[in-house]
Amino acid sequence: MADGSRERKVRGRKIATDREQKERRWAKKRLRSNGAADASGSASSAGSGDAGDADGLMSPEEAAPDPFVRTDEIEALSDRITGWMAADQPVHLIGPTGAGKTALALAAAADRGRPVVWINGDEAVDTAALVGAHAGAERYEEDDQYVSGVRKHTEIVRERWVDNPLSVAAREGATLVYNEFSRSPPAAHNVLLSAFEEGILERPGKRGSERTIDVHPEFRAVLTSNTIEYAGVHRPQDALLDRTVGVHVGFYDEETEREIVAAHTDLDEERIERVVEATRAVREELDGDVVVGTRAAITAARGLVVFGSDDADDATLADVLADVLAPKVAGEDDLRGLRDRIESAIA
Ligand SMILES: Nc1ncnc2c1ncn2[C@@H]1O[C@H](COP(=O)(O)OP(=O)(O)OP(=O)(O)O)[C@@H](O)[C@H]1O
Repeated sequence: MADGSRERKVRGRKIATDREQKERRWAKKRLRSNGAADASGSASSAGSGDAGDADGLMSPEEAAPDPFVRTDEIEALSDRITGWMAADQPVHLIGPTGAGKTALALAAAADRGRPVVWINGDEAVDTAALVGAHAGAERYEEDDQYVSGVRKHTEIVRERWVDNPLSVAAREGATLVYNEFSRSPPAAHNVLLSAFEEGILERPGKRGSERTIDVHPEFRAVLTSNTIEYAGVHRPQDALLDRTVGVHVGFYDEETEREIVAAHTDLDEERIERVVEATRAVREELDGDVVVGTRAAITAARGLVVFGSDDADDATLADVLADVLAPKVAGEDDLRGLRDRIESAIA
């Protein structure tokens, strides 16, 4: 097994080992959750009624994926995304599972140098999950001294409102990264329409002048969706698609996939070349019956670190790739068929 503390280099840059990367990600998350706790604490003690406003706001450094490989192909895509954001257009990244949409969206968002807010699409996401909701009652006391010797003591109870990611991003001029947005029911996204087009965000649940937010001029959004899900269960409303530009992300070229795998594992160059070549051959052979993303290549490489002999023979490689792709097939017969197709692809 490879030495986890060894220094590796990609395109001349030292990259961290898997363990170092994990530790850095963990530290970033800790920082974020501590920051959110502090922010909500100070907001409520100030009695703003908007406790938890800063929840979910990440600095560009925190949001930037680590590691993030930038080959010419990735730079070109990234430039398109940041270019459209500069033109004040919400961007919709569409592509197959494990192709690199999330990493690209976060990197482009971080490149803007503005705070980033993240939300994951889900069946349970509704308008409140995007804009915010009342979260119980808040009680505080006021003491006023009107004239010398006359005091008035008032106990005030009011509903506590918590802004959710879209409101936070719209108010702070952050970049909203809405991952797998097409997993959420389309009706939840009606609030995005006027936020994108008219610069006004409605917060149903709030009353009076607080019902709407004037969207910060630096607010931007990057939405990602999976090619299959996008065409499937929750087809987003045309009105929303009409307000975005689409950037299709396919699987990267071989050199890019090699560099990505190298950035995530401690495998030597020769076996990285072999695992990427095999993954690409299997991808072609399976032709969409089972989606084989760059994530599969990374996982297979991690498998080879543990199970592989020095030269990564075909049988071990086939075993590893079969395990990596096995969760995507249903029964014994499918699994046998998968294994046969993997073997013939990498032979
Ligand atoms: N440019 C890159 N540099 C380093 N790692 C990358 C890069 N692009 C993708 N990856 C890695 O490849 C894997 C898949 O990428 P990612 O999660 O972004 O794909 P995705 O298309 O969003 O997948 P899904 O549809 O499953 O969410 C992840 O482990 C990610 O860290």
